[in-house]
Amino acid sequence: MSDVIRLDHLSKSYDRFELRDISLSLKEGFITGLIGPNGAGKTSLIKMMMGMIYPDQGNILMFGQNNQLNQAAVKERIGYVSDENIYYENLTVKQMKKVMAPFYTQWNEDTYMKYQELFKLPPGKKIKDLSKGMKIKFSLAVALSHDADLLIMDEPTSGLDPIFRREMLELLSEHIQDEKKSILFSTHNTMDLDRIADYIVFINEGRIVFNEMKESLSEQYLLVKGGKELLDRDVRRWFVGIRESGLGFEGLISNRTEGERYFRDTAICETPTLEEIMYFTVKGSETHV
Ligand SMILES: Nc1ncnc2c1ncn2[C@@H]1O[C@H](COP(=O)(O)OP(=O)(O)OP(=O)(O)O)[C@@H](O)[C@H]1O
Repeated sequence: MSDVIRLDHLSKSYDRFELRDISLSLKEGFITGLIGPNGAGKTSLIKMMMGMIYPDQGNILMFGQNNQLNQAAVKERIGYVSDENIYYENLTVKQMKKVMAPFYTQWNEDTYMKYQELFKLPPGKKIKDLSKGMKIKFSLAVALSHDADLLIMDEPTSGLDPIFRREMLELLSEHIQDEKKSILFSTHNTMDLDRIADYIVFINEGRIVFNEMKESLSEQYLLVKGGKELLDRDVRRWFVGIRESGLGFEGLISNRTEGERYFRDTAICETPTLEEIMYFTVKGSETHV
């Protein structure tokens, strides 16, 4: 199985932020969710993959090709969905589609028309007059109409109502059925990932915390709830993050087997949700600085 995306030791510095030594590879045929708190670096990373910003160091291979040297060929195979405006505001939906279609050799007008109808896109409306959700739908219709091998989406579900959000997730699941298509999408909504993601990449403060199969996270992490008397200095060190309240505590351990062995008889041991893994990891990194 080949890598659709391969990042090797990427770094990028801004005044007050740094993406540090990011190495990552995504296999063909899967849905990967990119999660992390506000300002973690998700959009910066996505823009680097898209060739919209340049890394200070490191290599980016998309479909095995350097994304700068082979920009046109690479972009043709990617469907990009973002809530940033990448279209001409004063054109109508129909005009904008006409501008975009010739860029793609695999453009399929019938497919586009199918999505235009399904998403109830108003062809005569100007881009600037579309709601946030409509813009996302338009981006998605375009992305799905040129037979893209990889969909890269930056928070695609954030402006969508719950009904369409669910429909969109189903559509994405269908899209990768042929096992040749892949999807990477960033989101703050971990429920979206619980529904459809195969892999989760978690990024915090510009670093990758993990890139794991969703299923294996529940084998790896343990949520422990118990009385504070269980926490001495050594025991605290095992926790990725702890929240204390009154007499009790709740904390995340990254070695499930060890955690269960120690806390089995004295505390409640549960499988954490993705949201809990995120919460305690971020909380832990704040208290360890
Ligand atoms: N052009 C820039 N110049 C300076 N700082 C920047 C620039 N672009 C991004 N940053 C900073 O880099 C950090 C990461 O931003 P980024 O948008 O990649 O995060 P994010 O994980 O997508 O956040 P969110 O979930 O809030 O969208 C932020 O602190 C942001 O202010």
